[in-house]
Amino acid sequence: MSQSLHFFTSSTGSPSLSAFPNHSSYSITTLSCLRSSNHRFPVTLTANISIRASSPSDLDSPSSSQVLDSNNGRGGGIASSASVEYTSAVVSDLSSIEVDSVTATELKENGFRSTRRTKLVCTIGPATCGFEQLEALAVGGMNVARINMCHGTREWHKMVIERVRRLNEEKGFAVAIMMDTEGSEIHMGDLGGASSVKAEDGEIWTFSVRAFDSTLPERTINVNYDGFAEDVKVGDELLVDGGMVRFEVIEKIGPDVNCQCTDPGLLLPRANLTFWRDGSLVWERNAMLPTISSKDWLDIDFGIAEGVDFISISFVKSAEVINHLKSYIAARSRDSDVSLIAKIESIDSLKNLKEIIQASDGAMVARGDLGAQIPLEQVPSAQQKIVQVCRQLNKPVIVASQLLESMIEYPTPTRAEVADVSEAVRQRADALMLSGESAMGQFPDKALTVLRSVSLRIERWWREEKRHEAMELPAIGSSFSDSILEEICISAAKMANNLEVDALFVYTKTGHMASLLSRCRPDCPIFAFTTTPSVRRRLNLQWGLIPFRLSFSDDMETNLNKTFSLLKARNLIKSGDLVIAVSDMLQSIQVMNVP
Ligand SMILES: Nc1ncnc2c1ncn2[C@@H]1O[C@H](COP(=O)(O)OP(=O)(O)OP(=O)(O)O)[C@@H](O)[C@H]1O
Ligand SMILES: CC(=O)C(=O)O
Ligand SMILES: [K+]
Ligand SMILES: [Mg+2]
Repeated sequence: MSQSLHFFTSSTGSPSLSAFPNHSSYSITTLSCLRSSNHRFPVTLTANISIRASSPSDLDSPSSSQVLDSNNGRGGGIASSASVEYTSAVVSDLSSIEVDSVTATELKENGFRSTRRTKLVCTIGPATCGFEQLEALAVGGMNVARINMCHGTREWHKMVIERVRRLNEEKGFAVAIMMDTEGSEIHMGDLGGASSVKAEDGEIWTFSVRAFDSTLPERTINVNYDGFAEDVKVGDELLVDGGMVRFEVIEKIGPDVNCQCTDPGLLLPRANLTFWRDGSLVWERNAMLPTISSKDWLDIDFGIAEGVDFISISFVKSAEVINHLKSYIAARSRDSDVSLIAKIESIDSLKNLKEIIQASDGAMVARGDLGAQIPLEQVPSAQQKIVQVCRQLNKPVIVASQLLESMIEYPTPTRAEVADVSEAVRQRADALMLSGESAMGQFPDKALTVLRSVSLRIERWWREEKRHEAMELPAIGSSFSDSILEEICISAAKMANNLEVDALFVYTKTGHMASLLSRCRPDCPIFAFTTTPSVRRRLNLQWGLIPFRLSFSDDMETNLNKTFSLLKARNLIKSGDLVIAVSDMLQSIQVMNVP
């Protein structure tokens, strides 16, 4: 038995309701919103809401759905039970839907409600570049692996990319790869190979633009910016890594600048340098540095050739840089679908925030450098603003740097760090990022566990308290059909909350419709079905999405039946679960119980 509700509206007509027994309280905001939209086209919209009370008779058997899925050639193995079987190879007749085994286990063991919504990015470095170490991070919930082009060699980066790819292929994960450009900020050299050097109070250190052919003289630091000695003045304050160590400039001798340490601390290789005069950052000359340096262009070529999923651009100053890079990527590789993440870490990026985010595919609150460019006490409000703008413009946002800094050395976080992570989760950022904690810290897996458990706890608290925040989600699409998709997603998410459904299903080829649902931050998880592995990986950065790879047709009835049978065969859903389904092929919202 199937009960359907059809709405018909046109540029003049009002919606008509044909049948909706027993569910008169359903929220039907789609239609009223559509009616108030500016109709530029003579549109006839059919919104189809159907509620199925029992199973349809034509449900696919697992074998017939496998036939439907003949283009699946990948070997992503799905664990058939909760324990260690994620290492097992493909269960061939079940392989026509791909979801990572850790998520599958989580769904089976803990149910839909308790899946983690906040995504986790781990910076890969010497502490985590081994295959087993990468696998441990994936098992621990890493959604995106980040490689930072400031550090390591090209060969090293290539090796990490290959290992992550192998992990995905052999173990069924969909870990995305993000490459972070070096950018052309002023930074120190690599300390002649030392992993760190201590600067003590009162010591005199030389910062020099000279190229040293052999070993660095003692207490000498190489600086990458040729204009450095000209730009600084005696009396300036020199901040390493935004103030982790401080020096005062006491004399300039040609290319050498002698400085006295005023705040001791550890100098790390290639640490960022800023200089301050009369209490404010000297940044005019620094601003002349190109956002994308010649090395960055080579790295970007490398990233495109390696097929990375995201490129994050350091020290973005304007939307033009992003647009320029987008056209470069399009010209270079027609079918490249790399997404560009703008790192907000400079005064200019804050000034041009909206345009930059609008031009990009996502943003990162890069608090490390941001905190060296604006007073530290302004960083929290900047973070909140960036997260909010990203949400409104429907771009994923990552909160990064020093989330669990103390865990580089210690196995437990400070209370303050836990509070900071909680705040980012409470702001409903898409993703949290580990930097040194996972790249070179002593407890990368423990740090990831802290992010995971704090995320889960805060998300649950939010739902228990029913904190549906009233964030304005302005219309963002440029065409009327975009507006329809947005309104369908807003309505579907609202219905999902009101009806307390178990999951939202979205069938999306490009991933766009999934992101629109994620933007609404609904209470239930969003199962995002997409046809290509690269879209599936990129969806892994977005809040609340559980990306599945599945081939599907334009016929929603067939898609749903196929999905139900495949998911049921894996015990990922069960009869009676209530789901709401939308797709970017059909302007409809369907509400149904799994048969
Ligand atoms: N590939 C690598 N090889 C060696 N050390 C690394 C590597 N990646 C990161 N690290 C270490 O981890 C630390 C934190 O990493 P992170 O990516 O945050 O770098 P960062 O130097 O602070 O630059 P950014 O501002 O781009 O984040 C670095 O300072 C470095 O010591
Ligand atoms: C991540 C980064 O680049 C920063 O925090 O500065
Ligand atoms: K970087
Ligand atoms: Mg930075």
